[in-house]
Amino acid sequence: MEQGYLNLLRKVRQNGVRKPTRALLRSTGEKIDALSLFGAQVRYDLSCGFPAITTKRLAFGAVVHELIWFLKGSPDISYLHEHGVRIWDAWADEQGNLGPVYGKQWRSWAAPDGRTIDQIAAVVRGIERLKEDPTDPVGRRLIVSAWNPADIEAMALPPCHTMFQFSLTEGRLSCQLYQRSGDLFLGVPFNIASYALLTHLVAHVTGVQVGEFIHTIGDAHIYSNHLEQVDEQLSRSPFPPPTLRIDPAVSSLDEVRREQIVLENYRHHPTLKGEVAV
Ligand SMILES: Nc1nc(=O)c2c([nH]1)NC[C@@H]1CN(c3ccc(C(=O)N[C@@H](CCC(=O)O)C(=O)O)cc3)CN21
Ligand SMILES: O=c1ccn([C@H]2C[C@H](O)[C@@H](COP(=O)(O)O)O2)c(=O)[nH]1
Repeated sequence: MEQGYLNLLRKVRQNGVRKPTRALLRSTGEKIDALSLFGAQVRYDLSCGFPAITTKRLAFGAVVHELIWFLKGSPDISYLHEHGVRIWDAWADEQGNLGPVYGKQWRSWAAPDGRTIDQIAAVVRGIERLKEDPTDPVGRRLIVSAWNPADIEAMALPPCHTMFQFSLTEGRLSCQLYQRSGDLFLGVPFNIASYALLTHLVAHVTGVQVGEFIHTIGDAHIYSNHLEQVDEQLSRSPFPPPTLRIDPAVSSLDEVRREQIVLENYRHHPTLKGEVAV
C-alpha cells in the first residue's frame, strides 16, 4: 500500500534535481533548496486498506479536521483552532483569514452571473445519477477544481491540490487528484490520507464501494532540511495498512464529525519531525 509513496520518495531523494525555491525557513530566515522531480503518479487501492503512512506517525486527527474544514467551505482557520490544529497558522493573517482557498472554491465558486456553485454537491448528485444510468453524461465530468485564476491573488497560498476527478466503474468509486506542487515529506502524507478519506466519505454517502486513489503530482520535491528525516524514513519497513471505519449514521458530507471517523489498527514507526517551509 505504502510502497508507491516510498518508491517516489526514494526516487526523488536519489535522482531529484536540486533547485532553489521561493520558500523560506523561519528558523534561518533564508530561502531553501529542494530536490525535485516534475511529473509523478502513484496509485493506492483503497479496497486493500487505508493509505496512512506507517513509516512515521501520521497526524490523522489533523487530516480529518482539515477535510471537515474544507467541506465547511470556511475562509478562516477558526474551526481548525477550535480543534487544536495549527498546520495552516503560518499562512493566515491576524484575523485567521486565508482568502478564498479550497473550501470556498469547492462549496461556493462564484459564477460571473452571481450564482455560487457547490462543486461537491454536484459530484454527489452526479454519482447518484450514474447509479441509475451508467451512460449519464456526467460519468466523465465528475470534477472539482480549486484553481480559480480570478481568485488566485486573493489567496494566502495558491491551491496545491488543484483539481480532482471521480469515476464510478463497476460499482467502485475512484478519485484522481492533480497536485501542482507536493512537499513529499510533510504535505504529501496529509494529502494522500485526506483524499483517500474524501473518496471513502463520498462512496459512503452515495452507497458505493471504494476503488483507487490516484495521486498525480506536478513538482514533487523534498526540501533540503528534510533529507536526514527522509533517509531515516526510507530505512524503515512499512507495517500493514490500517482500516477506516465511518459511522453508518453519516448520511451527508455537510454534517460529518471527527468522532464519526475511526482509523483502526494503525501501527506506525515513531514520529519524524521537520520544519515546514513557508
Ligand atoms: N512547505 C509547505 N508544505 C506543506 O505541506 C504545506 C505548505 N507548505 N503550506 C500549506 C499547507 C500546510 N500543510 C502542512 C503544514 C504543516 C504540516 C506539519 O507540520 N505536519 C507535522 C505535524 C502535524 C501535527 O502534529 O499537527 C507532521 O509531522 O506531519 C503538515 C502540513 C500542508 N501545506
Ligand atoms: O496540501 C498541500 C499544500 C502545500 N503543499 C506544499 C507544496 C510546496 O512545498 C508548498 C507550496 O509552495 P509553492 O511554491 O506554492 O508550490 O506547499 C503540499 O505539499 N500539500
